[in-house]
Amino acid sequence: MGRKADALQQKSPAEFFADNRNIAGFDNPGKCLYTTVRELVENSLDAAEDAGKLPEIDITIEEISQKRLNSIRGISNHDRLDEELYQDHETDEAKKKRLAKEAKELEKLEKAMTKKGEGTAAVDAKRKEIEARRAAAASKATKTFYKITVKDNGTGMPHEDIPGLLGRVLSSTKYGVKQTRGKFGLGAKMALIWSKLSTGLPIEVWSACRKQAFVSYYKLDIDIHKNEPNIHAVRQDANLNHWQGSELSVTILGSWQYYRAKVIRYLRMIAVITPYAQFRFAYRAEDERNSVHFCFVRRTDKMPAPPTETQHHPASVDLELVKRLLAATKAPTLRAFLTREFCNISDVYARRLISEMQAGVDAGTSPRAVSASQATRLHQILHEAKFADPSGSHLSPAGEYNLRLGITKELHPDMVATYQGDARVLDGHAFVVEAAVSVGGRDIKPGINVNRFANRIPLLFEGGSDVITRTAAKRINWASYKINQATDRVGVFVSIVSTKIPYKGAGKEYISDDMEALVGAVKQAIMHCCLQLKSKIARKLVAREQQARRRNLARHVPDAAAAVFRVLRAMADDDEDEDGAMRPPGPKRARLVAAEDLLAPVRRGEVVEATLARKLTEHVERIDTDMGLEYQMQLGAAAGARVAAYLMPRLPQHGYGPPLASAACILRLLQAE
Ligand SMILES: Nc1ncnc2c1ncn2[C@@H]1O[C@H](COP(=O)(O)OP(=O)(O)OP(=O)(O)O)[C@@H](O)[C@H]1O
Repeated sequence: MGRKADALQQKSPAEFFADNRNIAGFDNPGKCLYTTVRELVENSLDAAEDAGKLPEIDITIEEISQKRLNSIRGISNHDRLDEELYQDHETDEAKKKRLAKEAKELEKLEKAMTKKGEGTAAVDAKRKEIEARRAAAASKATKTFYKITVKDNGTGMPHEDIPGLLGRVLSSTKYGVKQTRGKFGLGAKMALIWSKLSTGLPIEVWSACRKQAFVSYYKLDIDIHKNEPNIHAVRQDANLNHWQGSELSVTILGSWQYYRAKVIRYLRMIAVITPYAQFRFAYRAEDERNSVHFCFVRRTDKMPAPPTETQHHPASVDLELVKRLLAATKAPTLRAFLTREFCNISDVYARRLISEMQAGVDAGTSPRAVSASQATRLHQILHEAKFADPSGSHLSPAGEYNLRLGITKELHPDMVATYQGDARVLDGHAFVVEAAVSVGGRDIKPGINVNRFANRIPLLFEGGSDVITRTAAKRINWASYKINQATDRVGVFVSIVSTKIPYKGAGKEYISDDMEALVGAVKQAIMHCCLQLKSKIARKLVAREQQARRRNLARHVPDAAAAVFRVLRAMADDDEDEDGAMRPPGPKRARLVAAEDLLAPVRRGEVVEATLARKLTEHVERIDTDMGLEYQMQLGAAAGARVAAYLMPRLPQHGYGPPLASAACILRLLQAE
């Protein structure tokens, strides 16, 4: 008899996430490759920062063909017996049609090129495109697998905790109220689940904690049904090099071809937000010619102060959490419970809250003796009473210095402005928004290019719905900052850090746009950067106009000099009679008295056309410099282009004279107040 359709069933968390992989960013093979790299790299960064070390992270993706995977798994490779069974099989008819179509495409292009008299580069490009199309069609049927290995110099994992941490979905050391990249206890396990589903190969782990005499080695996978680790091999090897850190290696089905650009962009962006980390990346293809390796070099030793764990803010707790905290606390009394488990509750305030509860408890009541209804009342009072906002001192933003450095090192922009906002609060969790806006630079398209970061990880997907993208696109009047949002190459970098980032979904791909406090903070941060850029851009525009004007005037100098010289020459000739003697001045010539001084040198050959051209050029340049200086003076005084420098007068009688002006700057000494 078949099972009733609506019979009660239960799923383990591992089963749930195996069935709904897209929730965690494991949508298709390409995305799985990207998310696996991302999850492992973020764990490594968290671990290195936790250990207080400048992160050193090695990432390797090794291409493994189906054939090689089969031999790793001990499955023999089979030759095809029935070609027609396979997805990549092409009937003779279809093949004929395709070849004819391709030949036609090439012929058409060749004809067009010969007509234009151009070379064969475009034809070669087309030929390559056809070959790539064919290879892509073939690779749809022949799957490619990848061994992803990430090694770090982080805290390492205690030997006996490794199976639980990596083989049980929803297990983490990061569930506390602390700013960390990881939060859900899911990422590494999703990679493991995907490897189990796609290749069946277990994960391999090497790890050593500080001063540990051995290196732990585990080969494990996950029992998806039970949500339990399944250990294939375990041992402890001597730690001869005193190594500290972790190395995880997982083999999955993926698609480098389609997600190559995303993986590289991710690494580039993570290098921007963590310029104090070093990332070495290698892609090892089966065909060595397709291998890639590069390194994002560390640019600073200045690591942001590490985030610290804080207590729950009273406004952030739900009823279940209140009950859980009451059950788990070591505090002997309700008063101590409130002051220890929550931030911003002083001893006096705790007593006042307990009296206000009017629920048959007092300051000395044991938390374990608090009944369900008393806990409900406590939860109610915590949400009704006033509390100071969390300070944000436990957070660790990248810092304007790091942000600027990261952007400068990776993108080389023409100008960049940064800003870090004050801590604000969302649902009882403090958050800080920092931003940078750059103009120009390497590999930047015209328009507004938004780069999003949350708890110092880049977010590359679902940008359209994200608070940062939408704010940059809709809530900033770029033109008012002299930025042309269609043609200028603008980079917008916004980083949000918090003990709880309000991600939409466990894939940590975007932050929704419906939280007023967040929208306000993001908008303010971007606007602050734009304001700093505005005066720089205005100065640049003026300089550009000046240059154009100078170029325009200079273009006319030869013609003007020739024309003026012709007139002078004619006047000089006119003044002499046939014998070379001077004629008396007539009324017509009286009007040109200003030119009279020049006639004699012209006659003597001391002033020639080139002399006039040189003088005109000098004049154009002088006028231009004067105007530029005058503008800089006005701008300096009005728009804050001044830089304060403090000089001690040598003696009291040394005064502060008029400004010293040069073509490059104006130096004006002012008496400090
Ligand atoms: N490279 C590593 N070094 C040290 N500990 C690690 C490393 N990788 C994973 N861990 C430990 O394993 C735990 C589980 O990692 P996992 O990626 O599954 O979840 P998470 O990082 O806690 O959260 P999220 O799912 O949000 O990424 C981590 O909390 C951490 O304690």
